[in-house]
Amino acid sequence: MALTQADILRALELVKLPASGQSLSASGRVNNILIDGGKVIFAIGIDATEADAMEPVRKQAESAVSGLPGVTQVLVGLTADKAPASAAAQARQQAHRPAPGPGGPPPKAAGVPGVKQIIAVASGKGGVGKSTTTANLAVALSVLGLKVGVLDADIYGPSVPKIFGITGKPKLISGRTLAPMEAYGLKIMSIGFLIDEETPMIWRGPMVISAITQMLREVAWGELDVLVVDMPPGTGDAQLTMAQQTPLAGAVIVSTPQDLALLDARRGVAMFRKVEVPILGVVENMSYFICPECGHRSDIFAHGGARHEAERLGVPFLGEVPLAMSIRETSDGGRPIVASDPDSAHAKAYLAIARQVQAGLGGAARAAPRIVIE
Ligand SMILES: Nc1ncnc2c1ncn2[C@@H]1O[C@H](COP(=O)(O)OP(=O)(O)OP(=O)(O)O)[C@@H](O)[C@H]1O
Repeated sequence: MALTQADILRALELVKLPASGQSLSASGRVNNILIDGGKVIFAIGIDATEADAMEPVRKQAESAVSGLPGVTQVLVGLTADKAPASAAAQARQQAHRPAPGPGGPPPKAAGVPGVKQIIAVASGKGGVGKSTTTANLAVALSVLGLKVGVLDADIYGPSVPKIFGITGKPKLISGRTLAPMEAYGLKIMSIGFLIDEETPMIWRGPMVISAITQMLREVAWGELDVLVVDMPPGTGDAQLTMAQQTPLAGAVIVSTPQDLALLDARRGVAMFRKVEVPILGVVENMSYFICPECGHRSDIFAHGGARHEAERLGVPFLGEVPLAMSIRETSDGGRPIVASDPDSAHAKAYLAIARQVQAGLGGAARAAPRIVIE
């Protein structure tokens, strides 16, 4: 017989909340139960300060539902519905975020232990070079001396493993904890490792909430100065939820110079503002064309549009990257240009962008001082 939501809630009666002893089903915290054949996905609503205390509850909920006949896979995410209660936590957030808009501050996600700052690289639409920018920005931040991780959360086309030339799957270290993959000194994890290629697109939106929680909390990231998240393109519900569920210190918006892309970039800025994530700036990708034969430069898309748009929106302009064969070839060939040709003009463009991002993040993303013994 097909599984129903009532079956799931019955199984969750056995899971008790640590503070009150109340059953999870009776607590009203179980949300968004999705059942797809034998796959079950749902979220447990928590206060952002409860993330650690509720982790055992999440695990118990997963094993309780796994035990039901017909269940083949269970994904349970903790989602923070309320801002942290402590005055200190609130004061910390106020110091780093713009003033809340009407209706009070939106919910905040809990931080990831060991990871100092998480930044999103986003675009209002697909195909503008967001993943290429993510990869090169991440390598550039590491060249600047930071410990960097990359989390590929692009549910619609996870391309980070390909850009870094990664094959294989991450290894399970213990329990549910995965070891991140590594390339060019970066720790790397992709949603492509967690979601089957056959998973229908319509399921990816809801699944992403659990998957992002899993990738943030069940990957042994170790100590990182910055974790760069390659977001799914667009500004729909999945993107908004992800921006809200990830404890982001800031967002970088990638756009091409065409008017339509800029309109989408504007929507991207608006989306992050809505969830009170500071905009670190806008990158203009495929800004102008460099002929690989003669080196001649052509402004085929009326270059400069993103700079004007950034000024109009009152956000920093981080820099421009040309449409160049060498960027495409290195990116598609698993060797991002900042790593494979660090002295090239294009690598320097990414390094300049990375310096601005680092400056925008402030003190927490500073590299550890280099000790020189003379
Ligand atoms: N500056 C550039 N010059 C030349 N080619 C580029 C540049 N930036 C990206 N590309 C190429 O454009 C294609 C799309 O880039 P990428 O995958 O980074 O975009 P994306 O915005 O992440 O796409 P999607 O939304 O589909 O995930 C790739 O083949 C990539 O190599």
